[in-house]
Amino acid sequence: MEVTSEHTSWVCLSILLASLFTLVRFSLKSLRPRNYPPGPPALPFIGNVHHFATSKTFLKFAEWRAKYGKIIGLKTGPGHLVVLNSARMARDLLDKRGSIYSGRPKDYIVRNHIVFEAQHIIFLPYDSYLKQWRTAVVRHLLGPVGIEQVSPILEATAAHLMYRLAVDPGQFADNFRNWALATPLIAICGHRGAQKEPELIDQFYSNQENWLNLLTPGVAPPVEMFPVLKWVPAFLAKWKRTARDLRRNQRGFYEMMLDSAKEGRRQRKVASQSQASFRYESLMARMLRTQEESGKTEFDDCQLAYLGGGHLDAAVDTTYSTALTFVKILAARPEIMEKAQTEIESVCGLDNGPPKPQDIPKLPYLRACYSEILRWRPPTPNNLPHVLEADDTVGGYRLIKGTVVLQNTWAIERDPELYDDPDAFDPERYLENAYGVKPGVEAQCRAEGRKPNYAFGGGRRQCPGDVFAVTSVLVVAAKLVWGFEVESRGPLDLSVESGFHGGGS
Ligand code: HEM
Repeated sequence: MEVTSEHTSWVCLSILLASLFTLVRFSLKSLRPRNYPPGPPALPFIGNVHHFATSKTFLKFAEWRAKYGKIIGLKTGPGHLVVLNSARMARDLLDKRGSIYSGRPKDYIVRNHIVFEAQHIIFLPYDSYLKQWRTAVVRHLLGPVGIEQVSPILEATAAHLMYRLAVDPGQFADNFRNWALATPLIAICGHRGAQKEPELIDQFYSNQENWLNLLTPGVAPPVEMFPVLKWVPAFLAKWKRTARDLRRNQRGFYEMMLDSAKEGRRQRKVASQSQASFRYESLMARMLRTQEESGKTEFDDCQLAYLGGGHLDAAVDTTYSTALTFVKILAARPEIMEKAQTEIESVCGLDNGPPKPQDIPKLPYLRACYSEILRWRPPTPNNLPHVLEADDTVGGYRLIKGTVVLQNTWAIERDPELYDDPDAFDPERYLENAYGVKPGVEAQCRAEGRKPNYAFGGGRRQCPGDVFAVTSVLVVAAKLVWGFEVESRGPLDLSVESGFHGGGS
């Protein structure tokens, strides 16, 4: 067949029209739809993405609350993003309509470059597998029985941290980092390396950093918005090489956890009856034993490895951030340190040895400090994203299936109608009432079903590790206050912009 210049022109014209059509369609999709919650104007193609060019988006979202209200609608290119800036909105959508607000974004980089076919718990859709693992983990580790069994481990790692702080107080941040990893690592798989193997600690935290950079909007490559980036070859796209290395390292770490659990299981089998009941049985070892005993494989090796690894990922940075804020506050506010010391001395005495996990319920002031830390500096101020799985209507606004929903914990915990001087760190507010709110609004909060704290998210994806977290952080705080004077050598940066580990920093 002869190719004439007329043919060539038609082909070129068709390509041009198709490209134009795609561009116009993409550009229209990036604009705000009708009946969408109020929000800042969106630009063609990118929507509101230019507003995310900061790692602390929650501050921007909180600022917009005054202008746009309790629910804000944003565009991420063609995607929809809705921010809930009030507790009532969070309760009405995430809690009450949990059956449709509990999905997770299908992140392209996670699915196609990091996790592949494996099931990382944080990114799982809301389905029967999610319910299955949540039930198993609550039964074996994060429910009341598991917490009681893991208590000696929480105490032992806290005691080890105190020893490290006594030996090397200058390295307090590193010592806290190691503790934040060691505690859940032993609880989840029985591996004790995080107390003595620096390479293991570095490997874990470097995985976390790469993971965060590939996921945080504004920092991650915008492949969802510009799908053409998916086809850029790896040698030109650094993110692809980072993702490949992360996948290998992360998988290796999770498999190491599984091997450790299997080894723990093997050692328990060969130990005598009395030795076996004395040894701590980790979450993964317990799950392996239950499967062996029942003869039913509920989770295969890959699922088990990612289940353990996913829990570790969820536990470490959040706990570290909380503990670090605790130390900073004790150093910055000697009167708080003094009050906590007086309370501990009156409850535990000075001659009975350091406080233990069972003393925690008797320390209301220290527990009030913990609640205030989570309110004042929530480790994940935007929560983790939930995805709406069916079209919905909220207060006359239309939200379509696939909308990503963020709970702005930062704004919720700073609601000026509820909190006196919301930016001040004031643990006493939690001694007044369980919500930490002004005296006049407590009854209203109770009637509305407000939660004492929003730092653990909401609905059916709410953090299952809250009791583990409170116990492990408070055992450390109690021992620290009992045994040390926490003082700062120089001025402390407590600002949210640069002095806050968390919130994407
Ligand atoms: C102070 C410490 C902690 C804070 C502030 C925290 C906060 C959170 C938040 C905000 C979420 C997302 C909830 C949502 O999507 O609505 C979450 C999820 C999760 N957290 Fe925590 N967390 C902490 C400690 C822990 C610990 C110690 C563990 C386990 C030992 C843990 C395990 C998990 C898991 C497995 C998820 C995923 C739940 C799901 O996707 O269904 N967390 N956490």
